[in-house]
Amino acid sequence: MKKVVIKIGGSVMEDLDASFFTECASLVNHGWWPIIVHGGGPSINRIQESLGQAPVFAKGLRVTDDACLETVEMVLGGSVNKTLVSRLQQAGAKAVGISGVDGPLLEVSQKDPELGWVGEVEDVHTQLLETLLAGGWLPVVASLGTDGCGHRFNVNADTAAGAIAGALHAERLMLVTDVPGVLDRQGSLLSEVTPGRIATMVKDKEIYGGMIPKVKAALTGLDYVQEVVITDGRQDYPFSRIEKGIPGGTRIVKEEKEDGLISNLSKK
Ligand SMILES: Nc1ncnc2c1ncn2[C@@H]1O[C@H](COP(=O)(O)OP(=O)(O)O)[C@@H](O)[C@H]1O
Ligand SMILES: CC(=O)N[C@@H](CCC(=O)OP(=O)(O)O)C(=O)O
Repeated sequence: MKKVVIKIGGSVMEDLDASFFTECASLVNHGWWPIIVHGGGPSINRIQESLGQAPVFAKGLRVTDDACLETVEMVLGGSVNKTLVSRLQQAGAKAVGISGVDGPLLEVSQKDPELGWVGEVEDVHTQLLETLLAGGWLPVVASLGTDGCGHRFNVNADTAAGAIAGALHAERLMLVTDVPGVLDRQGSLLSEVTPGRIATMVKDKEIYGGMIPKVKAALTGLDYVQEVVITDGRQDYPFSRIEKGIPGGTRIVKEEKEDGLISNLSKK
């Protein structure tokens, strides 16, 4: 069985219709083991605001003090995780919700004291995921981590998904979001981007905000994952479109592949 890590962004979560979850659930019948990793930034903002906590971000990451960590755990590990698990169960999957703290799956260290309880992934222990997959379960992972000394951390969900996909040597990492993929300044979809193009686009601020951790996660995964795709979860059937080779989303490809394989092929 091939492994596909599917990261569901908070931006698009509430707009995904039942067919998205039916497709996730049916991947097992087509030789794929799906592993869902999810964020939930907008839901955390909403609950923080309702509790009188102002969401604060630095370098694109949520500044996470004690009170904020409690909210993040409650939202990501609680309502968001359970909503996704039950939607997948309704679609026929044997979904089970965990967080990176369980196992522990995600071993982290503090990224930067100024960010508080924000974790940087140090290690991914895949045993729990492998056990669940072998038992026919569909794991749904909330992006939390632990340092193994009793401290729990908030982890960016794109980063968590990239690290998990890399550690599992997954065939595919799909970052599902609210845009068709990486767009250029004119708003046109780029069907492929290389690390070099990404670096230029970030420098020129053509890639900004929430797309930055996504492309970084894609680049992290690229050494171990065969294919990384950023795609819109609201399009019809994002998985089967890609499976059938129908262009959908943006593929992140290594420079060598583009310079070597693709140009060689185009010469034939
Ligand atoms: N070059 C780009 N192409 C597409 N989207 C981009 C680009 N640069 C920045 N973005 C922004 O990134 C957003 C997706 O990131 P984010 O809101 O964090 O989503 P998610 O919750 O799915 O992780 C898009 O909605 C868009 O506003
Ligand atoms: C450290 C950090 O910023 N963590 C993120 C975790 C959730 C996330 O990444 O959600 P999206 O996928 O919806 O962006 C946060 O607190 O918003």
